[in-house]
Amino acid sequence: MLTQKIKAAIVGITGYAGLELLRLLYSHPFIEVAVITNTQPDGHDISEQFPHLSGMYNLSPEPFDALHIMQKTDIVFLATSSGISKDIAEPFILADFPVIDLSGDFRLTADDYQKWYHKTPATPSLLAKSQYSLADFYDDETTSYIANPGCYATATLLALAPLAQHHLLDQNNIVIDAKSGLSGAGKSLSTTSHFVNVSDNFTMYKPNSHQHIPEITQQLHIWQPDIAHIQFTTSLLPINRGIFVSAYVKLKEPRTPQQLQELFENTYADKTFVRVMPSNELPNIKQVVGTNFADIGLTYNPETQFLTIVSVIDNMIKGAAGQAIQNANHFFGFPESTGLKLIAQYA
Ligand SMILES: NC(=O)C1=CN([C@@H]2O[C@H](COP(=O)(O)OP(=O)(O)OC[C@H]3O[C@@H](n4cnc5c(N)ncnc54)[C@H](OP(=O)(O)O)[C@@H]3O)[C@@H](O)[C@H]2O)C=CC1
Ligand SMILES: CC(=O)N[C@@H](CCC(=O)OP(=O)(O)O)C(=O)O
Repeated sequence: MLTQKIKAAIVGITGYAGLELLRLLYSHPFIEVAVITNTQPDGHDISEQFPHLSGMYNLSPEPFDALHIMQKTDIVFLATSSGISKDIAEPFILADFPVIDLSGDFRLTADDYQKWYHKTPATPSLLAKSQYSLADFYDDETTSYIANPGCYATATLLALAPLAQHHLLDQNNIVIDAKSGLSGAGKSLSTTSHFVNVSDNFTMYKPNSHQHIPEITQQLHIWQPDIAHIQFTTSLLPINRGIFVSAYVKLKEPRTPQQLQELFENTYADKTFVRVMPSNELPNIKQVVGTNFADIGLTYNPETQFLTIVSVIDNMIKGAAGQAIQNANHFFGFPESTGLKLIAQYA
């Protein structure tokens, strides 16, 4: 039994993911938040800027200082915009200090990062120290730097894992139609994320150019080496939270709907946070919002021979802060559901 809690730092506390980490870690029995940082600390308690935190914490954002974080805490969550952690991670990596990076900076090869994020990548020696970790398939890590998966990538990979791991996907027929609530875009306002453009509307964006395409392809390729491409689009749902992924795939070898259902059920039988729906039932977003669950359902069309897989998650929890805590739980050897036993609000 731990006599003292693990101390955590959150960098990027003023963003949606940082605030979600702070909210979830409040209930974690073994991890407590000791340091929070933002770019413009004013010395005031965090609750002055975010009144929903009144009376919950006694913390003020500090300027980012890697040495201070390493002296005061045991793990750091980097909840920073893309393009930041690649520049601030070095001291942690050199000291082998535990990091869970929620951004996309350490998920890809240098070439892919440059191509899809249009930014200068971290140096190869730093990239080599990071480990991409889809938490439900956590492998005993050999590194302290964990690249937490992206939100769309999480929902998509969990939808395809049972098939790819058994080399069953027809590599030329993997079509993903993914939709996200607006909190996935972070707090910065843009024309496309303006209320008037999102409310009562539905828009596809970044067709064939979304930065999660290489992340998904890279992991699918590890599971099923002949996969090199996916067809992937993203759209904005006029809701705050939630991702709904529809995957349309063909199989290399015929399988009955019952065999497919069993394959999914067997793959996820011991995975706390992935729930497979009963045969021919498909999940909806509301059943997972506010939780760390990914709910998955499938339906097969014998005429077109397309299998449709629906996967839903809360982008802020399973797609970001919740999965980050799940990864931290694995890292420290806590039961993976510690601090994450959440039930959807539903109504
Ligand atoms: N929102 C989501 O659903 C998901 C987000 N993610 C990833 O998590 C990360 C955070 O996302 P999200 O919270 O939505 O983003 P936000 O835009 O809401 O917040 C970004 C945070 O990064 C901080 N930041 C920006 N520039 C710097 C800098 N130069 N140095 C230090 N901190 C900086 C901001 O601080 P300040 O306020 O002081 O500017 C802010 O706290 C991103 O990389 C995102 O891609 C991943 C999966 C899902
Ligand atoms: C709705 C919305 O805009 N979502 C964001 C998700 C961004 C994200 O999570 O970024 P990284 O994983 O690349 O860090 C997007 O589509 O770009």
